[in-house]
Amino acid sequence: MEFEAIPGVGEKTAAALAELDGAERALEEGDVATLARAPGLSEGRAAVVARGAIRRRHGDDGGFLATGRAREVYEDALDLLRERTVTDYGAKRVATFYPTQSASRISEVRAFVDRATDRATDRDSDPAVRNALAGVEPLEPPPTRRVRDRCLATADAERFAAAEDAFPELSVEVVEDTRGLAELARSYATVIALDERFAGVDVDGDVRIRPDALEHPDEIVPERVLAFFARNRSRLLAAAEVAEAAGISPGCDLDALRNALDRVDDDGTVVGDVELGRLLTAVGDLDAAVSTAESVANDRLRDAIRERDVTIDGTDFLSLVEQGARVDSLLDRELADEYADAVDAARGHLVEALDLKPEEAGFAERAFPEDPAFPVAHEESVISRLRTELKTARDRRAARLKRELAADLSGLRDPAESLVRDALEVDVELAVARFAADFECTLPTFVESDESEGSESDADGDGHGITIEGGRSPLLNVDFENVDPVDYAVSGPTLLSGVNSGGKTSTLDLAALVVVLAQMGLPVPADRVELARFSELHYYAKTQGTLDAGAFESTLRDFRGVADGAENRLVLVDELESITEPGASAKIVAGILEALAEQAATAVFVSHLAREISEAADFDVAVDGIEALGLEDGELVVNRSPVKDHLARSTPELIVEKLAEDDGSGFYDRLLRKF
Ligand SMILES: Nc1ncnc2c1ncn2[C@@H]1O[C@H](COP(=O)(O)OP(=O)(O)OP(=O)(O)O)[C@@H](O)[C@H]1O
Repeated sequence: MEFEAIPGVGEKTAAALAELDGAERALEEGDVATLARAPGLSEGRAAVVARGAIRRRHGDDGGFLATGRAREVYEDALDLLRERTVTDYGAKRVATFYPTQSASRISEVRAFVDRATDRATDRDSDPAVRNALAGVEPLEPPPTRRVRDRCLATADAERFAAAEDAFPELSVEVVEDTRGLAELARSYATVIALDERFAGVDVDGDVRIRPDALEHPDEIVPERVLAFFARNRSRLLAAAEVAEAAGISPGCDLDALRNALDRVDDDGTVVGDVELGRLLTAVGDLDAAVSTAESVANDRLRDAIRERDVTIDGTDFLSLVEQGARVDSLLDRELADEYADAVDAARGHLVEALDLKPEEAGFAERAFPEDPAFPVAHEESVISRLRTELKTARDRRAARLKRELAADLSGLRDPAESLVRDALEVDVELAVARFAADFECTLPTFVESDESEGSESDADGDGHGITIEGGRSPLLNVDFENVDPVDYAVSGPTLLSGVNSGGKTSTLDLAALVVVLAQMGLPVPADRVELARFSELHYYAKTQGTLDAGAFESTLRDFRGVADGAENRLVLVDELESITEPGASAKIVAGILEALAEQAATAVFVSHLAREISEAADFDVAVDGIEALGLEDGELVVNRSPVKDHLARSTPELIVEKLAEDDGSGFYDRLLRKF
């Protein structure tokens, strides 16, 4: 794959992706966690790259979020989703949803949302799924550990390089001939020859000819697959639990997976085999068992001697003294039975303590010979042979078990990867479903001239605009249950007037959030939304106070782009008049609105100068208004839904009106008439 063809991927990132196993799959699936494993790629960059790959697939040139404030609203939308994920992966993965004009991308995400909401219908299982999800993380490759009892051998330089790459765990040796192979066989327990030409050579030791070694890495280094499962055990068990709790079909036999995982411990050793356990213990306990066996024999013999009166005739005694004859002969003659008992006890102890098999018991026999001696001592050469025998049996058994278990696990590797990926996907699905449920969302309808999926044809051909019914923003500074539903429909350039704190900015925020979510393909927090598929969102927040000349100039430059750009833009602007003095502002806003009207853009300009602006404009600007229904105990009572074609009274007007009602002097009536 040509990584550099992905928008946002330069030479360095492309090189990092080339080093990553499974980069293409990860790009295809938006698997941010895997992408973030590419050297030097942060998680944030990984999400950007994944988005780039999606954009490329959908022929989307990006740039929907045209301003800083629009990007902030997108980040807020992502936060609402991130807060609802359980896994780190889920939190990163949601960043692959982004707003776009691409109908195919929007449909793709809407299909995902349909799946997500269908699956989440049975929300009773939700807590169990969430608990299990807490233990799921993307699978990790285990650290490479050297395996020293095995080596690869080849006479071919190219094969040598390929083997070094494929088997970082093993030494790869160059051998010229059979003699070289024989030498290696003396240094390694197993030699794996990669060249066909060695087939049939007669060499002592465990030499295997495997020209196919590179295609069967798990057979050559079973430790690798065991280490993989050992490293990822808890993640796999958690993913299996998610699959069961969420009722998704796992693609592999979960009991077989659990059984296989039970057979390997955390450092990749095979456990649960009785015979291997016996051999491991026997090797470990051998010295201690020999020493105890000696004590057992000597204690017995000592007791026997202590209890016996030994009569020794004069000749014997003389012989003992004069010739230095050993006491063994006396033992033999006087305590033969006791000696035999003591030695038997020693042998018995050894067999029992080490749980020796009948075929190994001969060593115990020979370790404590018949010849009487005191103290009884073991035959070191026999014990040493026993040690070698037990170690060889242990290593052979361990190697066989490793191979067998690795063969079982090898087949489970791909299903295990999918099991975890599916579990992580459940996290994203549930986050989206929970977001939709928490904010009582619905999927919006796109109105456009061409009929496509999820869209309705626009009857009057006037495709731009947005209609929100019962919209409730989750981003307000009030609890969601206290948010008043807002109805607002707008198309073409419009001024939004209204009392202070009436909810004008919140209406722009709601419109921006609804459009961003809708064009991400996600459900929106409203009873019903109909909108055009906008090409770009330009959202300008209120500037704090009058700008100096330089800043004013650069803001006007920004609006040059807003007033003349892609078709079917949505432009939201909050109190642009605050950039300069009111008279000049009204003229500037009027001019911008005229340009937008010529391009059939949808625009909402919040302004306290709606009257002045519409007077300055050369066309009939629509003016909507957020109305105060009155003052109640000094507090404004507001209808949060803007009234169409209505210039709302300002807060000062309302206060003057109230004073005029309370005061009969006529002064306030005079002021009121000025409005
Ligand atoms: N739909 C709503 N439901 C409940 N409370 C709301 C709603 N809309 C706005 N509010 C409350 O009103 C406050 C003021 O809203 P907002 O800042 O949008 O008003 P504004 O008209 O833009 O004010 P200003 O003229 O001062 O800029 C918000 O901080 C919020 O607490």
